[in-house]
Amino acid sequence: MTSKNVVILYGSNYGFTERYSRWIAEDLRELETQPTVILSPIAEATDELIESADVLIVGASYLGGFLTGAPTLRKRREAMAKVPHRVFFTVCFNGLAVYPREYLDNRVLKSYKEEIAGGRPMFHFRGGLDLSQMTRTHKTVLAGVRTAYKLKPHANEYDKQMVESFDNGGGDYTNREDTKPLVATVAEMLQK
Ligand SMILES: Cc1cc2nc3c(=O)[nH]c(=O)nc-3n(C[C@H](O)[C@H](O)[C@H](O)COP(=O)(O)O)c2cc1C
Repeated sequence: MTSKNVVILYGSNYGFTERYSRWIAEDLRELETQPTVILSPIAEATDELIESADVLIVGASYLGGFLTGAPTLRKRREAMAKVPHRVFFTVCFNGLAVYPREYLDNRVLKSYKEEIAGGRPMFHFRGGLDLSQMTRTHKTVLAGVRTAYKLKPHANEYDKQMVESFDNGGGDYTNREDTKPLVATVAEMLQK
């Protein structure tokens, strides 16, 4: 049996989504079907690379309503449409701990359009903050968010985690275990 190709494209500013992509790649390479797994930042993806995939996985971090790299990847819709299996994931500070699944699913649908993402499996993971790497603009935005959360009369656990992470130079809520359902979904696709 010839091995199938999985292409993982990621949009990541500070490495959290890239880390999830690497974890997923490692687990997929361990599967009995032994797929060839290629990782690439969205910015470096070509139509040829996308079209070579039996399964395309697109991961992107969520920053204030937008998915990292989505405008770039949207231009490759025709190539994406040729891939039989497509899977999407997002990474953000709050993840499903705070956002309803439907909300994050909709961010994906809006970003890549219904024809590409509609009815496709979607997963949502928690990331973190790393202030040592962060651009001045991003820090300024988050400083505003931090102040707003700090002033909230009933801050929840996740609001507090955000404030703490900001004040401590960072915080990491990534969890490799959370990728297992995605890996299982792709494993099934590779059997077909
Ligand atoms: C400017 C900015 C805005 C953000 N907005 C949100 C947000 O609205 N909701 C959220 O849960 N996380 C938000 N985050 C947190 C990121 O989603 C989180 O840092 C993520 O792990 C980044 O992943 P990446 O390094 O792969 O880009 C924001 C981060 C930055 C820097």
